[in-house]
Amino acid sequence: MSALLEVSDLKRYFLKNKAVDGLSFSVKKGICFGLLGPNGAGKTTTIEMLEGIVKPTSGQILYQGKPLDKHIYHQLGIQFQHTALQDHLTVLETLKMFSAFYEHTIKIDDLISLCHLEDFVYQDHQKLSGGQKQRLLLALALINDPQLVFLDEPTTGLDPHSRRLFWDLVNQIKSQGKTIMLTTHYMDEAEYLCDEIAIMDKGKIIALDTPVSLLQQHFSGALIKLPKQNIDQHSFKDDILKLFNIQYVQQSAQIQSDDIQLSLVELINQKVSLEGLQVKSANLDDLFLKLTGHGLEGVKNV
Ligand SMILES: Nc1ncnc2c1ncn2[C@@H]1O[C@H](COP(=O)(O)OP(=O)(O)OP(=O)(O)O)[C@@H](O)[C@H]1O
Repeated sequence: MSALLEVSDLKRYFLKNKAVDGLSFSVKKGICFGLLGPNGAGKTTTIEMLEGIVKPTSGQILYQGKPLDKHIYHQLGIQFQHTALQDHLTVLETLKMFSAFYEHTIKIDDLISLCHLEDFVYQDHQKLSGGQKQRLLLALALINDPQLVFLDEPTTGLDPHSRRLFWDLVNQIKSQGKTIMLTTHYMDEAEYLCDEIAIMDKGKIIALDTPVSLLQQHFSGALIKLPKQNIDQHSFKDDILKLFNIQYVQQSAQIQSDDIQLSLVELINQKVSLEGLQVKSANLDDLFLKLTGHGLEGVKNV
């Protein structure tokens, strides 16, 4: 598969703030590539450089082997986190207005059906629910039949049902051969949608691969989770922490184990309470914590 987008040593500094600090990656045609990380990691600045909205401090971006120019921007589709739409227009009128901006467009009826807008096509766009609004914004991003579609945190604030609907829609668009560049701080979203991911933290990429490969590289076996207090209340807490190489994550104590049965027997032998015990496979949240030493949620609220 050929690379649609190639990025080398891309930087964007805002005075002393190294918002994006030397990113290199390529995005193959037809995949969903995810840029993940907590608030402030540099995701939006990165995609705004790829979209031509923000000028890089340095570095190179090639689209189909050529530097970005005005001609190429017409081939991109962008779903912004917030788009100011003209007031008092229905969904249909909004689609028609955006359609007039481009020479080559998808038929409006096809867009309505693809993005499931039928039920509210004559409704004022300001009266749409969060999920409906996101589907309209996606339709607007697809109006020029782009090869590469940027989705910047498209499901932030949506309820679980609307998120699922949106995910199905993204997969449908991908099955049409379009390439998708997604930013998110939801690791479950990335695991569900992305073929490849780059995890960003403080302006740098700290991991880059398929989700499955990344999890295989960093975890074997499974994670045993116990309430933190089970360890804190143990008379030999420090010995137990060292013996099992325990990592605290918010209110839980986590042990990575290649042999669950053996680890559980050892915990019982050491008289650690197993009340509230959970055994699970590692996911991208666990990976992020392992790589950075801090959880996504914790960072998000700083
Ligand atoms: N126009 C700007 N001027 C100054 N600093 C900026 C500007 N845009 C972004 N930054 C800073 O760059 C850093 C990265 O911000 P960015 O919005 O790219 O992160 P993000 O990962 O997209 O976060 P979020 O998930 O909140 O959108 C932050 O420290 C932010 O304050």
